[in-house]
Amino acid sequence: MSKNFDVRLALGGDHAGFTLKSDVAQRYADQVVSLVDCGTDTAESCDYPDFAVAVSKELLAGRADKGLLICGSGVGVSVAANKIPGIRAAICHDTYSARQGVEHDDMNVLCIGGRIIGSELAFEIIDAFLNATYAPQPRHQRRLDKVLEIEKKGIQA
Ligand SMILES: O=C(CO)[C@H](O)[C@H](O)[C@H](O)COP(=O)(O)O
Repeated sequence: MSKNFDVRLALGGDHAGFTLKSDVAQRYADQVVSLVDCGTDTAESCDYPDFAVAVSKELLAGRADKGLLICGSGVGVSVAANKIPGIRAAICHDTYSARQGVEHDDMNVLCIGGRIIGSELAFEIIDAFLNATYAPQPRHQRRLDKVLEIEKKGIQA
């Protein structure tokens, strides 16, 4: 069966993202090449960094192409995921950012706030993210190279 999106997706989030994550898992299970749900599996209070790490590990191990993280606002998971080398995560609550973040910045993890937007808008944003590919102009690659250099060397005050 042909898939709507040629993407292996890793999905995760905390209790505040649980309802939206469940909707997303149901919607995309048959639309992507593979979907790994890294939890949480209940609405019981838990800690967003655990799921940022779990989703990021799927990408870094080469088992997933893109990641999707959902917490209350999207802030916690994006802060945590961006601490992990190789991960470029951003909160997008509009389709333009979700597409351009991949095309210009090679964003590989989309972060959404389950307390901020409803499932229908989330689906449109996720569609834009999954459809986008990084096909950089030289200026975008130059900027990304600078980002990767910061990641590699760190910054001293
Ligand atoms: O959304 C968040 C921060 O803006 C966090 O990632 C958590 O989802 C949020 O803090 C959870 O809040 P709670 O009061 O513990 O339910």
